This record gives sequence, structure tokens and C-alpha cells, in this order.
Amino acid sequence: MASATLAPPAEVLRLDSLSWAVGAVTIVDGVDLAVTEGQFLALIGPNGAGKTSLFNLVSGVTRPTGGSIRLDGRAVDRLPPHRRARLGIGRTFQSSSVFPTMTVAEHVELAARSAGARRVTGTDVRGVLERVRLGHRAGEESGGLSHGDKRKLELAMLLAPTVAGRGPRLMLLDEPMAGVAAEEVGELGEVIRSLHRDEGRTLLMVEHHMDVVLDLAERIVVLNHGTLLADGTPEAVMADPEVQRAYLGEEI
Ligand SMILES: Nc1ncnc2c1ncn2[C@@H]1O[C@H](COP(=O)(O)OP(=O)(O)OP(=O)(O)O)[C@@H](O)[C@H]1O
Repeated sequence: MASATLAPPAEVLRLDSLSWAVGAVTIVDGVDLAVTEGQFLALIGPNGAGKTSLFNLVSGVTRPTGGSIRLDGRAVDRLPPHRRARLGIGRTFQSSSVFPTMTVAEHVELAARSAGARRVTGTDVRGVLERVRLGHRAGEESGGLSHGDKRKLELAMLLAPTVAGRGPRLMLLDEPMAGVAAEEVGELGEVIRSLHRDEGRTLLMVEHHMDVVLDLAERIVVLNHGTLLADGTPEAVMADPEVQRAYLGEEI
């Protein structure tokens, strides 16, 4: 049987020796990381390890003091956050970023327009909301949503550029389960899983809930004191004695 040669998946994100220092303190220290299209990575590490700082570097909130960041092969480390967002780096934040008096649908419409969509129909908006299981809340003010539903709305806003013909190339999720009630975690997890499994999105997620990490991620990267301590399958990483040592005294 003739074997077809499959092209390797494209590299979406590449960090080379990425560093960030504030004065004499190095917070992100020479991180090398390559993420290929369609991968779902969890970035974990003890408190203060540098996870949010790494997200800030990738999304453009801060500039690296060393190394480089490439998105789809293109150096982005000198671009401001809005240019990186335009190129497809989407990010959610630990604290919710929805406007209470705007409706759920208005958020998606606004996000689609700011991504360049000239015409945004109700069907477009409904389509995006259904992908995060929020179609039935379209007309409601966002202030009345539960934390879990606010998180889904933030995901919908990251997906809204698909209305303009371009979806996020890389989705950075910063503690999506923070503040979410226990009974909503399962459904939010399913929404996040579907972004990966059904849409083939590339996801990098910081999350402290290890059960969520183990349930969703196919690869785990561990950061400790700003350096990469481990990178591999959930099984391999969790069995790594160095990882267990880094978490000594913390729940893993
Ligand atoms: N702007 C800043 N100036 C100085 N130090 C900072 C700055 N931002 C972060 N740090 C320090 O860098 C370290 C890493 O912080 P960061 O928030 O990236 O860690 P983290 O892994 O996201 O932690 P957590 O899990 O608690 O959210 C911490 O010691 C923090 O105090």
C-alpha cells in the first residue's frame, strides 16, 4: 500500500529563550516552547512561577527583555497587543471583562466588528453564541449572567472574528475556572473541550484546578521560578519527581 506523506502540523507559536526581567529580578527565564496547530496545552506551576507573566509576554501586555516570540513563523514580540490580536492571539483574563449593561449578543457583535467584520447579522451572532452554548441568552444583559456564563461569553468574543473570516490562531485562557461555581465547571469544561476537539483550535490554558487540567489538556508544560521544568503528556508530567518536588507543600 502506498503511504501518503502527511505534512507535519504547522507551528503556531514558538518561544525561543523568552525572558522577562524587572530590574535585577528575572521573572521569565529563557523559556523555549513550540506549540503546533490544534494542540491543547495546559501551563501549570506553583504560585508566582511566572504563568501570567508569560501570557502577558505572548499577548503583548509586556515586552520581553530577551528572546523571541513567533506566531505562525512571524516575529511578533515588537507588536502592540491589538496588532497581535489582529494576527490571531486571543486572550481571556483571570477577572471577567464583560460590560454588565450590554447584552450578550452586543458583545459578540462588537467583537466581530472590531475584528473587521462590516456586516454582522443576527444569524452570525447566534452562530457564535451557540458554539459556546449561550444562544438562548443572546438578548439578556450580561450583568445578569453567572460567572460560568460570563466565561463562555468571553470565549464567544474570542471566536467572534470568525464572522470576519478569521478565527483565533491561538487562544490563551487565563484560569477560565476562577470564580466559577462548582456546578458550572463541567459544562464550561465541555465548551472549552469542543473548541479543541470540534473546531481544532490551538489552546494554551493556565489553570489551577488539576482535575480540569487532566481532563482537558493533551500536553502539560510546567513553569517553576520562570523556567520550564517539564513538558510532556499529562501522565509523564504528573509522574515527574521534579514536578512533585516543585509543588511540595501545595496541592497538585
Ligand atoms: N510588574 C511586575 N513587577 C515586578 N514583579 C512582578 C511583576 N509582575 C509579576 N511579578 C512577579 O513575578 C512573579 C511571577 O508572577 P506571575 O503572576 O506571572 O506568576 P503566576 O505563575 O501567574 O502566579 P499565580 O499562579 O499566583 O497567578 C511573582 O513573584 C510576581 O510577584
